[in-house]
Amino acid sequence: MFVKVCGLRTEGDVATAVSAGADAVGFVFARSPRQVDPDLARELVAGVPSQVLTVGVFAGVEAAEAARIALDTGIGAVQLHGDYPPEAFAELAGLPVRLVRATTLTADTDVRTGAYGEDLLLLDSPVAGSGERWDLTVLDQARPQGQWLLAGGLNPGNVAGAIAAAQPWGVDVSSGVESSRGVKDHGLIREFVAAARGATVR
Ligand SMILES: O=C(O)c1ccccc1N[C@@H]1O[C@H](COP(=O)(O)O)[C@@H](O)[C@H]1O
Repeated sequence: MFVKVCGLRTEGDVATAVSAGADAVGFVFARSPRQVDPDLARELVAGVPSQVLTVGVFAGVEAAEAARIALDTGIGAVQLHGDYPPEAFAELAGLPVRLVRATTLTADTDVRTGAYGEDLLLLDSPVAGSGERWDLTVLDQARPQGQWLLAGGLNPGNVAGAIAAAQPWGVDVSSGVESSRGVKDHGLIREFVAAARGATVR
């Protein structure tokens, strides 16, 4: 089970997620209480071991701007969050960054990972980063294929059940490991990673 912990803003957040065993850590460049600027992101990314994927989260900016920030900060993956068309991903093809297509699951969603040229598909709740869960039974109609992450309202107490229900390749969390909006709780980060790792995968 691949585990991403998102919305990190301090060296302590990063050190905790890495020592807990996270596979990926996320830095939010989109407008959010978790937003980091490129200078802070560059410092935080420098402290992440190479085996842990660093992900920049973008929404509402041109793909080219996201790519510029990723290259400037040393981030390893660009997560385009929202209704980015295939052309946005095509624009970033060939850059030394992995691509994450983050979207809400609707009847029109192409649930094949790689359909837009991305490396990872991320299925999230309609309001990104809100901590709201979404109806996982929708997955009965549209079963994602390939490497995909489940996000949206996960926390240490519900992640094992969500994994059992949705059978994702990985999980992603932000709100569920916070003591208040935008402030990470290090104990919850550790609990989340342990719970996700201990979950049953078919
Ligand atoms: O975290 C944010 O503030 C955010 C803002 C804009 C786009 C995406 C954002 N976060 C993503 O939301 C999920 C986590 O959701 P939750 O808080 O656990 O419900 C994750 O994919 C983040 O990258």
